[in-house]
Amino acid sequence: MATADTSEVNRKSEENPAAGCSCKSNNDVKEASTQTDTKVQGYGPRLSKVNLFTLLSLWMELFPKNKSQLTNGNKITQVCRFKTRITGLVVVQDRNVIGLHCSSAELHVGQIAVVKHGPRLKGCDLYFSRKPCSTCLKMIINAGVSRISYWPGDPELSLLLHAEGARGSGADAQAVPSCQEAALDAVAAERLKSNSRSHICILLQPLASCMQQFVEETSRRCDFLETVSGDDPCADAAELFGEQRRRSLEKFTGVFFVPDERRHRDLLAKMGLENFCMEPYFSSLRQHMRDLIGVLASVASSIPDLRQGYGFYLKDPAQVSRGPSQGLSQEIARHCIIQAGLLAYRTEDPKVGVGAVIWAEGKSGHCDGTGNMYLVGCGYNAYPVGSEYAEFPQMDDKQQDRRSRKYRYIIHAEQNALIFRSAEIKEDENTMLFVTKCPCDECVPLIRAAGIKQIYTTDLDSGKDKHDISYLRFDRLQGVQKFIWQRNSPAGCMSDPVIPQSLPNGCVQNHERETEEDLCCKRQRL
Ligand SMILES: O=c1ccn([C@H]2C[C@H](O)[C@@H](COP(=O)(O)OP(=O)(O)OP(=O)(O)O)O2)c(=O)[nH]1
Repeated sequence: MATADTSEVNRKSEENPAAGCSCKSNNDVKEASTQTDTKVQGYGPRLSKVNLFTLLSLWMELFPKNKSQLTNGNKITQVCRFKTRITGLVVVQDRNVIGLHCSSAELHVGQIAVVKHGPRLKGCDLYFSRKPCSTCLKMIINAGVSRISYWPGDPELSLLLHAEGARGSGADAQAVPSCQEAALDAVAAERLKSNSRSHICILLQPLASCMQQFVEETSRRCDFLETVSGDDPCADAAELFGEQRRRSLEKFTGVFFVPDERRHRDLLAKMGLENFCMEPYFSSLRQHMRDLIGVLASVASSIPDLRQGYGFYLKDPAQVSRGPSQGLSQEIARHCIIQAGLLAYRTEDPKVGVGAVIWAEGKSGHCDGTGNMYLVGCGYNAYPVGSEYAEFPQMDDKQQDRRSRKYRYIIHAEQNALIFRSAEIKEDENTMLFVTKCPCDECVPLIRAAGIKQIYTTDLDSGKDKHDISYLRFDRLQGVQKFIWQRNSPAGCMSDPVIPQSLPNGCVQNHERETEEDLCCKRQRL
């Protein structure tokens, strides 16, 4: 669809979030209308699917990279002949996420999608964290994708960086040809877009005014931060969260936002988004971008980074010898649990959102920016698909009448991740579940039977029995390695944690996924 349609769609979506999705079914209308409703008292607002997928694409752009993928110190790869920004991608089929990817040292993320999904891309919706270059666009259009949405910042083939280089002192010999290439690519991408049957557009939906505050408050009170306060009553979890959020916000704004309005307008015009350059569309677009970046910062801050001395460590260190030889690096484990944290904001539970993501380590196929890891499935706790609002009981265990309680109706996050998984769980691979709440007694046997080898979670609820839902079996679960978010030293020695290279199994290894942050942290400690 042509760009003119895109701005029209976006304008409509500001009036009615359903319009931006070009969705017609009742389900779609129901979903879109809950985007901005706070519903009844006690309910929080939900993220729309469109915003969730957009946020996941941004987050995937930040998937921890190994050293060879961090050239030039600014997360720019040398994919093809020209400087390219790492890009995140979410592949959605029938409204379910079937792929989470990011550019690798060798391939653009659009190319990775073609390699990984091939003909399965037909009819899919793709959410990119940057406008894909023409090399990728021509292939994914030809694959017959239904919709391509991208974040309206600097595109994959960076127009900002090249412009900067060209204006600079000439230190970068590649800058001028790259600048011309980037401009040519933008023109080609536009031509492809206007002749494409795929709908290529910006799918940002305005957040409810209370959404930012809701995400901030619930993130601050999550199980992960409660563990910190539980360990040390003097620890100020709110302050820790505030500090983490400030840092995340600064970092994400630097990566995803274009602070200079003139340059942002210029960039939008080059990407064929002239309609967004006009007021009031330009200001509201920037506000939506800022709001979503704020949500991402809050969710990411709900799991403090390793500097705080916490990470995912084996509950029972004796399990090291009984499971897959190594746990993931702390950075990747944290990244995946934050993916689950984002999914939790699609919950239909009036009180508690839970998100779950299942990843596997494949035996081959290292072309993705996620290394050999591939997505198996993801989910959040919700009532059966297609159920109408308030069709099922919603009360919790404090309600005397047990018939009014929600527990027999809500499908748990892990259950949905298994039900809607897009890949099989293979016996000979390490399949890992990341879930934001301790698995309950209903889920524990499912997880084990499904062949999950490792669980990354919090055990704050472990041992609780609320009658309609209990958490007694998790502790007894055998045959699955349990990596619990906890202080890295059992002795509580936070002043000297073995942070940057520590693996969740408690081993210390010189693993290759050491990043800038790790190195910086290490330097600070020397
Ligand atoms: O493994 C699990 C466990 C629970 N849930 C979801 C199901 C339900 O939607 C919610 C129940 O959470 P909780 O046990 O906290 O019950 P509550 O009654 O909502 O909260 P409270 O702790 O105040 O009793 O969490 C999952 O998705 N996966």
